[in-house]
Amino acid sequence: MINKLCDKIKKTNAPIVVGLDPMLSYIPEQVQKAAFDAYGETLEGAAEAIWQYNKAIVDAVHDLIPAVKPQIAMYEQFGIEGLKAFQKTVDYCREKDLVVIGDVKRGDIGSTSAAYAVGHLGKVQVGSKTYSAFNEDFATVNPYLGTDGIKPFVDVCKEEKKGLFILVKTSNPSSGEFQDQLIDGRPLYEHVAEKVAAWGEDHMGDSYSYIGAVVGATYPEVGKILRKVMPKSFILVPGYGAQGGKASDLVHYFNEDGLGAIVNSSRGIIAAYKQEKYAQFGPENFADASRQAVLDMIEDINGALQK
Ligand SMILES: O=C(O)c1cc(=O)[nH]c(=O)n1[C@@H]1O[C@H](COP(=O)(O)O)[C@@H](O)[C@H]1O
Repeated sequence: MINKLCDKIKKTNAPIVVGLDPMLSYIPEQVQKAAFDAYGETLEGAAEAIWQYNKAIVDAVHDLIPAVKPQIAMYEQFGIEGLKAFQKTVDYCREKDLVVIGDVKRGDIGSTSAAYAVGHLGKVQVGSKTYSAFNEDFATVNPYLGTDGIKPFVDVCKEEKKGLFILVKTSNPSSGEFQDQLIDGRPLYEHVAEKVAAWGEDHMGDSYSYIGAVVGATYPEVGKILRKVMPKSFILVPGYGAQGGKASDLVHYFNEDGLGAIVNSSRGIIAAYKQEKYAQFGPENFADASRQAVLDMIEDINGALQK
């Protein structure tokens, strides 16, 4: 999958990922109304609205991008119906040949991590049969429980040729509370980054490891340092756009081969029609607004990389 991700980035010339984080408040009235007319103002109605919204956006942007990142919390808040919409979204994006990064941020003790890994990336055994339940290509993982929480994910990834993005330095304002604490004179995120590089060494693709890292766009100085600590790890970079990360800040997250990082934008793309810049599209053409926002994001990032 890491090779597919690299190939797709080269083909699309777009080192970006569209975050499918569908809040009901982003979904245009007409999409909500159609879903509520069919299923009522119920969890099922909400899930239908999410699914129709995602499908329209994916249809509008899939040829421009290598990957999507559905964030499971946005679906899980609607219970089982929401999770069904998550599954439908994952399946649809895979049909469209997009790489799917399941933003599930899991991490637990060994046996529990193994179950999460099987459910999201692997195959679960039922009697004599096996099933891929959610079947994403990558998952985001929290490394705070240490090697025995991560190893079951790495084992499943090796079997399935799938990958991880492990939280190293997150984009949120208080990420430094723990992640920046100095241990032996170096911030905790550097220690975690060294582990990510080591975990990745025995699961390599052609040029990059299947074991990547998450480093927020909002801490560009940290990104510059961590790029060197994990030269073979792909970096998933959230925080561009809505959280304030700028393209010019992201140049050092990339390697000299032009690869090594993939920049996420969620609200900035899926709710583009709500921005003044894209107001001319109107809520009825929300998916066209998303397409234009993707084109603008690609131009912005590639422009910064070429400078
Ligand atoms: O793992 C992530 O994707 C993630 C890590 C991080 O440090 N910061 C962060 O914002 N994210 C996710 O990236 C997305 C950011 O969304 P926008 O701010 O709307 O672009 C959300 O799905 C977050 O959960």
